[in-house]
Amino acid sequence: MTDSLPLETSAVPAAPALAIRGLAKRFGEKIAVNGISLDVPAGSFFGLVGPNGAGKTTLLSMATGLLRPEHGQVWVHGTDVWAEPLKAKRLMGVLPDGVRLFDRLTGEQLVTYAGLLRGMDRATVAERVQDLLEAMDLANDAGTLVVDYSAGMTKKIALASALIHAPRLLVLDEPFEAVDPISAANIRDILAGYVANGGTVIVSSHVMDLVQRMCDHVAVVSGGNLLAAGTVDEVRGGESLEDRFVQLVGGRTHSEGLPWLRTS
Ligand SMILES: Nc1ncnc2c1ncn2[C@@H]1O[C@H](COP(=O)(O)OP(=O)(O)OP(=O)(O)O)[C@@H](O)[C@H]1O
Repeated sequence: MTDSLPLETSAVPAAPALAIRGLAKRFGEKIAVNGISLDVPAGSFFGLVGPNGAGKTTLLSMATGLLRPEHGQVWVHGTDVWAEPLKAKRLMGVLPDGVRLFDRLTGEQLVTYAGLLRGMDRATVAERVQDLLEAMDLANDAGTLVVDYSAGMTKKIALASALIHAPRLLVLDEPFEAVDPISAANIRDILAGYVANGGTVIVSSHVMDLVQRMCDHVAVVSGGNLLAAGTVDEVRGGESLEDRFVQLVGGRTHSEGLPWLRTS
């Protein structure tokens, strides 16, 4: 008989919801993402912030299997996104920035289609579609073509499509852009409930106040580099996230503005 070692399963750390190692991408001469490594803990509400052109969309596109990285690897709950894309994508719901939707479908058809594409049965899809349309305040516009939706309505129907299969990780690029405050509050409630029940959310945003209130973790990127990452309290270090962001990123202009724009 051999001695067996006690299995210390509790000591094995859970895989992060998203593990990024050395992701890099250039567009011509432009380095959009310069070798970023980052862990998004499972069960976190994670904000990704950075100025315009920082590389947020490029990073999230590579992390979710939409854009092939030049270098680096990414795992979703331990599954390599680029080696096992189907398995990884089953775990994720993605709201990409600026990707065309099938906008000749009605809102209801689009979300239904997203559910059926995920292999869900029709009865469950039908039930969840109604729940999602209600939650997004789109029930009255269910029969309208998505091409005729406003920017905010389009954002909401795309978010509903990302949620229908109840993924373990949600990656949302600018989910609140163009969304009215009531819908934004409803969406925040849905996301907070999702995190409270064990899901993980990553949101990119320019709205520091929103990230400070809503997220428990944050990463700051600028010029394709990761400048800071950790809990929101660690990163802001006693200041507001907005002040800390401006310190980290720099770039505030102290000029008198545009002299030619004065009207008096
Ligand atoms: N398809 C592309 N072709 C050429 N350059 C690109 C392309 N996509 C992004 N870039 C460049 O890569 C850099 C990072 O862009 P990205 O869209 O990732 O930034 P972002 O942080 O999401 O910006 P924003 O907050 O303005 O949406 C920018 O300089 C941008 O011009």
